Amino acid sequence: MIRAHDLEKSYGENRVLRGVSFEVPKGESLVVIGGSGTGKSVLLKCLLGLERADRGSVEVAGLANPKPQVLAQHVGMLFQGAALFDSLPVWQNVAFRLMRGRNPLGATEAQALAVEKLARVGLGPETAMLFPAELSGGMQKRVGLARAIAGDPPVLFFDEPTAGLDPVMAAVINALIREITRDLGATALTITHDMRTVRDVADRVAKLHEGRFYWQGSVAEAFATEDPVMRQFTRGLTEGPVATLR
Ligand SMILES: Nc1ncnc2c1ncn2[C@@H]1O[C@H](COP(=O)(O)OP(=O)(O)OP(=O)(O)O)[C@@H](O)[C@H]1O
Repeated sequence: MIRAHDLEKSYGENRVLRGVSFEVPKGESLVVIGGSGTGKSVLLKCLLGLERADRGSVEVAGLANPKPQVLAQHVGMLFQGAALFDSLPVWQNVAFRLMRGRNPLGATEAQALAVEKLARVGLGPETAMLFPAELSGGMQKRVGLARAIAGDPPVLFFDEPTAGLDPVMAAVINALIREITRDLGATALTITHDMRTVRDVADRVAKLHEGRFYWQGSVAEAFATEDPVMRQFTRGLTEGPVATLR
């Protein structure tokens, strides 16, 4: 489960989060949408303990306001740029966390596990020995996904999973995210401004607007609602309640 209660976060005069409260029940996938600069990344950082909220509380995977190092043992995270270590071969990237900590896996076991997880995201065993620089952007995303699921975590976070991918690869990654999240029975939170990701991976949708969850509902409702802020966003309109610079 992922829960936030009354989260507030400001930078100087900039009140980014102004009381964000929500709950993602176990096994559900929530996609948080919002325009550039609305605070999606700040929200994610507060949930991951990478930023300290000024007010409010979070609970992730049964842990209240966890420290990032502790949380990392319980959640999987797919970063926007995949964030792989260039100096490590793919298999070590995938098994990175499992080779450290209290009960670290040995190299042989870790490599076997990495190969299994790579297969799950559609990459053959030959990929395991390659270095990140030898991979396309789409393959790097797949490796990032394999790393996120390496420890079979009960909670998964996805940060702009389709950023920088062509539409076909974006659809492939979205489909993998959906399948894998379901297979694991994981609770998932994704931040994006890609409406395709909303369609492909969400059970529920929340719109971050003016520092709060302005709107929440099902995918079907998100695309059908007559709410002017939602309509403007889901249809990508320049005209609407949210001012745009041109
Ligand atoms: N460390 C920081 N110091 C000061 N201001 C910050 C910091 N981090 C974020 N902000 C501000 O918080 C606001 C929200 O930023 P955030 O990166 O969360 O937006 P976003 O919704 O993720 O946008 P995008 O979709 O463009 O990535 C912005 O006004 C940004 O300038």
